[in-house]
Amino acid sequence: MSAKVVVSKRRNVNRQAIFLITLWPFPEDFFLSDPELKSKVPLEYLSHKEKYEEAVRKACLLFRKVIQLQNEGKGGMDNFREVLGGQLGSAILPDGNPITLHYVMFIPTLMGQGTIEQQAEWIQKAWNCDIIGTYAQTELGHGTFIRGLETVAKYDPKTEEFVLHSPTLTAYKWWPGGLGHSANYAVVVAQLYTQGKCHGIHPFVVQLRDEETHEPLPGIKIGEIGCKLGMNSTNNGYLGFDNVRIPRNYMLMKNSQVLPDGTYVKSPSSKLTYGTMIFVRVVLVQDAATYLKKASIIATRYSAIRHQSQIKPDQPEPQILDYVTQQYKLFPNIASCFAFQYAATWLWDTYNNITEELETGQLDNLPELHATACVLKAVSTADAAQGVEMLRLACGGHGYMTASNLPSTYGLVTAMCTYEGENTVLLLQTARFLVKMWQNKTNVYKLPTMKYLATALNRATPFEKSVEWVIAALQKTAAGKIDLANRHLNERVAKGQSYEDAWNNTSIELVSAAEVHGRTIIVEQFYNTVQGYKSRVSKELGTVLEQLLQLYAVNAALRCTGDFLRFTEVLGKDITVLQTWLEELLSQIRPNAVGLVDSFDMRDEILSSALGCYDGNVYERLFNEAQKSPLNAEPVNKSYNLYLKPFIKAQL
Ligand SMILES: CCCCCCC/C=C/C(=O)SCCNC(=O)CCNC(=O)[C@H](O)C(C)(C)COP(=O)(O)OP(=O)(O)OC[C@H]1O[C@@H](n2cnc3c(N)ncnc32)[C@H](O)[C@@H]1OP(=O)(O)O
Ligand SMILES: Cc1cc2nc3c(=O)[nH]c(=O)nc-3n(C[C@H](O)[C@H](O)[C@H](O)COP(=O)(O)OP(=O)(O)OC[C@H]3O[C@@H](n4cnc5c(N)ncnc54)[C@H](O)[C@@H]3O)c2cc1C
Repeated sequence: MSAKVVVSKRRNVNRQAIFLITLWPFPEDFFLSDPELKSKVPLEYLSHKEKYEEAVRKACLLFRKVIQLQNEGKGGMDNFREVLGGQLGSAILPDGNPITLHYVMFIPTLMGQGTIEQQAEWIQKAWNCDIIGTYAQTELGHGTFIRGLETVAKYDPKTEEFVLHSPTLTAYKWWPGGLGHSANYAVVVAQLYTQGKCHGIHPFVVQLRDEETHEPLPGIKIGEIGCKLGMNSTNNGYLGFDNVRIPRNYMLMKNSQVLPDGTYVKSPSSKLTYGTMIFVRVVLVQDAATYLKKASIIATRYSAIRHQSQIKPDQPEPQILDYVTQQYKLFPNIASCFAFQYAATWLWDTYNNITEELETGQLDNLPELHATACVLKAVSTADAAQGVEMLRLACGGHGYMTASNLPSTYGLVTAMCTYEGENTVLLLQTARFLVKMWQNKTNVYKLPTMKYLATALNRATPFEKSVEWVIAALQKTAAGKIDLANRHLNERVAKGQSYEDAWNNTSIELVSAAEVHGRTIIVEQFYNTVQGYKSRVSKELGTVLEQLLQLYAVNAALRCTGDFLRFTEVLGKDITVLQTWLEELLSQIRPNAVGLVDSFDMRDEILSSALGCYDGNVYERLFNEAQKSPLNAEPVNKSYNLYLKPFIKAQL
């Protein structure tokens, strides 16, 4: 990954706003210049079935090109990351990629849960796309509570096979991407039974369709789940088993095993089964940043083009970018793009370091990684979804146009709040670990993301207008909220509630405490990154990065004013200082706003937006897009003579 310097020479930027961002040396042109990767007809005018068929066509061409690059020695995983991610991937397949799960979950699960022998058996086939897989865990009746999954895999020692069965309709797998008509294999998560005992959920490789004809195999009931809010070409499917037999070695046995005679060999930790979910949650923080960048570029450029109303009666209509309320909608989201990008980079490095430890059997850091992946996925996706919607609203009616690409971007980003662990559920997972650390602080100083819990509660944090104060105040607030929630837990238990009931009755506080903890991590990573850059970039860039950091921090503080007043020494007058600080920052960032979003370096073909185009010709593009509506192919639609005319005549 080589750093590239992107120079944006827009007029209203301090001459050169040089934003040092690390760009993958990724050959975008190789994909974007391929006419076969462009749709002849805008997707919004295709049927549900046509959308899927067009997506499969493009997805196959896309991955064929990636494999070609790989065979030519021009990049590897980075290229897959680009075509699967929220930038190029969602530009070429805005309604979702029906093969994503093959790369994002099927192959990673084979690698993470398969023995060396199983990896040798399956991974080359998967990389060659001799087989196409998905990850089938969620069922019609269960998504969150995976210990409650109903699909069963019963071991038959006589034939050394597992028999997979869906005992109820709610046991049908429901949601897996690509499952409907694309994948011919799946990792299926099922309750393992052997020698009459249930050993909980385990991953199994199951062939779903004939590798030649693609016909569903005997005992496999499979199809697509239907239209959704968005991602309608992801081919999310359903899957039911009617006593389907698979060989014993189709159980992925890296962590636990079933021997030929049916003996069950326990995993060193049941948590290792959950590994794939951590990986995707880590990846999703980057995608949250990417989707928010896309919407920020569109809305900020449009706000520089759109003139509306008057600030002063005797002056021409200003750019809407000059309204402070518009700046308040745009600029904190731009700052969040940087915050989530830096958090994603740090989390990715942390994940890779701890995954290497797991390979050596060292599990110590897994709980903190799980808790951190949960909270950063939850906070970044929720903020990104809220931010994209805010940016759409900031564009008025034209933000509601499909041609703006904001509705589609919202459909993609909001789904992230649900999949890979619904956000509330994940925040509660983080709260579970925070409370555990709070109740036994002896080792908390060993945890990079939580060591502040050891001292924050009793540390004086007199107000000052600085990012350092915001971080200290967030830490003190998080510690205060965890402490209070823990006390309420204990009070409820003391009054006779079970711990589980006490936990449920305290869960609103617990979710809130986890969220503040997450924001603490994000601000701190942003701060550390900017400190690291300052000595390496121009004075102008350092100033702009500092402004963005301050804006992100003060906005995070203003979201917490109630809790700051409860848990820190801050006073009402200090909140007024924060508000004024925010307004000063909006004004300071205004001259660089367009340069900042230009630094995200997303081409028009990636933005796919009539509002976000680099040349600013918004109105011509909107009008040209309207001509693509099939309704405009003829001046009078047939419904006039069929329905409207008779209706009108009947009223006369
Ligand atoms: C380009 C990107 C495209 C992405 C496309 C993605 C498409 C979407 C795919 C999917 O959605 S796949 C399905 C995702 N489903 C989920 O994430 C399910 C969410 N639910 C869970 O993870 C678990 O049910 C739970 C909520 C964590 C509860 O787990 P459990 O029932 O086991 O109970 P607990 O007692 O809470 O946990 C037990 C123990 O295990 C630890 N733990 C839980 N999860 C993990 C994990 N992933 N990794 C490590 N450890 C984990 C938990 O902390 C507990 O530990 P202790 O406190 O007992 O020590
Ligand atoms: C676009 C998309 C793609 C997906 N792709 C896949 C895939 O490829 N493979 C796959 O296996 N799954 C996939 N999923 C399924 C996804 O993982 C589940 O939707 C998710 O785990 C939530 O489970 P659920 O939908 O059953 O909601 P439930 O678990 O029923 O939860 C519903 C609501 O109940 C509340 N709730 C549930 N449990 C708790 C709790 N413990 N505490 C507090 N509140 C709670 C929350 O408000 C939650 O939103 C996908 C989902 C979507 C939307």
